[in-house]
Amino acid sequence: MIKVVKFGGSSLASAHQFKKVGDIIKSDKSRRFVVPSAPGKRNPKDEKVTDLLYETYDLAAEGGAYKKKFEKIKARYEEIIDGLSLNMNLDHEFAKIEEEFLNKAGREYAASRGEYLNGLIMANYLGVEFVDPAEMIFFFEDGTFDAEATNVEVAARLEKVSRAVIPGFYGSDHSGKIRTFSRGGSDITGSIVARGIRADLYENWTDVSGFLVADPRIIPNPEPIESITYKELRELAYMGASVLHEDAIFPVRKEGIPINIRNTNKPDDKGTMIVESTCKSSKFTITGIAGKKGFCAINVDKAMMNSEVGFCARVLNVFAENDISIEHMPSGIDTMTVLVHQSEFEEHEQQIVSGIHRAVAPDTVEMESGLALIAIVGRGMKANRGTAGRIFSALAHARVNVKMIDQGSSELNIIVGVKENDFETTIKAIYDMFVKSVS
Ligand SMILES: Nc1ncnc2c1ncn2[C@@H]1O[C@H](COP(=O)(O)OP(=O)(O)O)[C@@H](O)[C@H]1O
Ligand SMILES: N[C@@H](CC(=O)OP(=O)(O)O)C(=O)O
Repeated sequence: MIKVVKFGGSSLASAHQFKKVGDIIKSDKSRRFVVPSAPGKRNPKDEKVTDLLYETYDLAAEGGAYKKKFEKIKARYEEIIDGLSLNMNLDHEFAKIEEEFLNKAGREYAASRGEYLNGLIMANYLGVEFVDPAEMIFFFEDGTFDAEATNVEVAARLEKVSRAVIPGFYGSDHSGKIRTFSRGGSDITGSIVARGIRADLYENWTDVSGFLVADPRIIPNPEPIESITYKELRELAYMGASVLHEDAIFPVRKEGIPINIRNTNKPDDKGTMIVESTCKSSKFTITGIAGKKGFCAINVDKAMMNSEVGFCARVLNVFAENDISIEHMPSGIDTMTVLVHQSEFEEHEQQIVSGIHRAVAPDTVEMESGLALIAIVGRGMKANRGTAGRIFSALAHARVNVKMIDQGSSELNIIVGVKENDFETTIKAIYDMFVKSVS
């Protein structure tokens, strides 16, 4: 049995947390490959080391006063080293990092040092080999991940290694430059290592006892999810359930390796199993709810648009030409709506409106900003009739005005669009209807 264990920033925020992690690793010999994140928040008001690194680098690269922030980062690591009574010193590493910052080595290099330094400490603490992911996790020059070259290299590099610490979040491109995944990307590193060594299990340790039906910051003490499929998880993670990066399932899915989400602060809790498929039905009709704010709807109206061949394609092409990705596209006979991320869209809005006019000569183009999208996800929805009706009824009861509803043909998820100030009320109403009222 071989397990890959990834510990998130919340599990490694202090020496106290490191000790818990050490105990977890030592309590099971099969936990052979350890993927640490950078130190996270010690309390809700604290700063993540990754954020401090980005800020410090930006200051240093602009010629600003960066030293104070740099010292803050150093102090975070010194606190951990001293608290664990380790015989090690990172002065040399920090001198090199400072030099690289001043040489403008790049924001990705800067951010990666959080995991790199934590990896050095973890390897020293556990007395195992440190393997730098820059040697085996590869990116293309455009920053996208090179999955196949990585898999070959990870398998070869780790083949004869019995135990190792491999920092999360980064790798290098083929010219040797350090590159990172998007935020939360240490989850992806854990999955890559699990695939490469063909692990039996990928344990992802965080500060909650698994995936919960809804975000605990919105619903107090939500029900835990015992098992969830890769597909359900991807929908929820993409829509804001931040407990696991939405791309973390791809590497393990290739080998059918399950992921177990566990709580470093409650190591005896079983957590959530994320699997390819399961014959276990979920406890409720829905498996989970997640949502995001910050969307904008662009409504394009034209009488008889349904009889114009290629109408939608021409509208979508305008978004593509402006490099804007589309989230959803509900439509009617004379109207189509395109939902986009407001932050990406804002800068291009006028080019897009004029582009749509040129492309399809619409009667009107209108916009509505400040929207939230909420995904209700569950493999059980297929077998239960009337789920959409129950959602409508719950929201009508809570006096929420539904702006749009979109059900994928897989019947795995239903997306509801509401005004941002109805976001929390919507999640609570759906949770109460499908979970609270039946548990
Ligand atoms: N559905 C959910 N289930 C569990 N946690 C969730 C959910 N949605 C959001 N979260 C949040 O995700 C956090 C864990 O993710 P993250 O902060 O990235 O942890 P880590 O630092 O361990 O990587 C939890 O503390 C919780 O606030
Ligand atoms: N440290 C990086 C990568 C990461 O995955 O962190 P965490 O495991 O704390 O979410 C970040 O903050 O984005």
